[in-house]
Amino acid sequence: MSTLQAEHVYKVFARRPGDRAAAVRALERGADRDELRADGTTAAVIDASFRVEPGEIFVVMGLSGSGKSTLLRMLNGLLEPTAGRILFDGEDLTALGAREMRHVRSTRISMVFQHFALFPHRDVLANAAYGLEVQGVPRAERERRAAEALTLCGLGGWEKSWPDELSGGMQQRVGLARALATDADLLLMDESFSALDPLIRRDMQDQLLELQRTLKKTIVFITHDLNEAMRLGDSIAVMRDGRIVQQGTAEDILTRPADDYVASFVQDVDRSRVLTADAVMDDAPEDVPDGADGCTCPTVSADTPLADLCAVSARVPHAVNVTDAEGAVVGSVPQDRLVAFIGDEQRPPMACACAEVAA
Ligand SMILES: Nc1ncnc2c1ncn2[C@@H]1O[C@H](COP(=O)(O)OP(=O)(O)OP(=O)(O)O)[C@@H](O)[C@H]1O
Repeated sequence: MSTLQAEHVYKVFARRPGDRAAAVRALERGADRDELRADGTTAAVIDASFRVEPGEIFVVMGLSGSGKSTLLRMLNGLLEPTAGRILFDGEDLTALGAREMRHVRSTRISMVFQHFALFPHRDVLANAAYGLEVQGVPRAERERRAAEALTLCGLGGWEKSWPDELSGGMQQRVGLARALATDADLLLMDESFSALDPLIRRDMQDQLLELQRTLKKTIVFITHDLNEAMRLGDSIAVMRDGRIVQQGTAEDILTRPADDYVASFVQDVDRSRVLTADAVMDDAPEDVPDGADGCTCPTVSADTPLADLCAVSARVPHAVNVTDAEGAVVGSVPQDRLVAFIGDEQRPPMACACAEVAA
């Protein structure tokens, strides 16, 4: 169970070291990427700060060139920040020497890449055991742990197959098994599902969420796909031109975009699939019938997506109750609130003469 923290991290690419330090000072004063580019300097990551708690999936989302890969390469020590610190369980990774960093990388950090990176001439078991082999774990033990990881990833029985006998989705499961076999606490996933067909990709996302419920790794997941970010991320950082422009839950980003850029990004997201009852419910009001009144209407849980909540709401003649695991009512969702939320909750209610006619 590990915590990862970035504190005011910058990465500047420039020919001369003096130019990098000067660029950081200019960025601290508010300069942007374009101003520096004129001098042949690239500010790939600008003032990134965040904290990833144990068991959390932290998604870094942004378009091509926004700085995601550079940030990830600093998290695993392949690139040194120009300024700022990266702390892993309180230890400053940026202060480690090359040998110590290699040790941390091979024992405590696992990477899952976009293009599976499997060895074609090793069978599935040997591929899954590769990280342990690098660590020098004896053969019998690494094969046992690799087989366990393959089973976790739904590949029990495929140990003796060759990578080219597997579909893309299965190959990526081997990549995931290889990362899990090492028992590393921190999993860095770089566009790991981007090369997969949409349905397989969704399967892999489900599998990752399922595994995470029990394994509780600390995961940083890079993607350019907003829907993937929303499905996977406990917390999402949206990057633009090297900066994190917003950081929050899927709900924060959908309902309170930090600026016009984020707002335009999220406008096509299917809110009914991303937002859950938790986002719209009122605290349990007293006038909604519940079990104590003999009400047998269906209820939902706080994590029910709004799309499913709509289906329930259509069948219930009053607000839908939201219950916890013990069945206690923790809130309720009136139908008009639900409809407004799925549409656009920012719009004010309409004034219409028919209300006066009815009165
Ligand atoms: N070694 C390097 N030298 C100079 N500039 C670099 C280097 N690596 C990255 N950059 C620049 O830094 C910026 C951020 O690149 P980065 O690859 O981190 O973005 P990204 O969001 O991961 O994009 P993609 O999704 O296309 O990989 C880009 O302008 C890129 O050209």
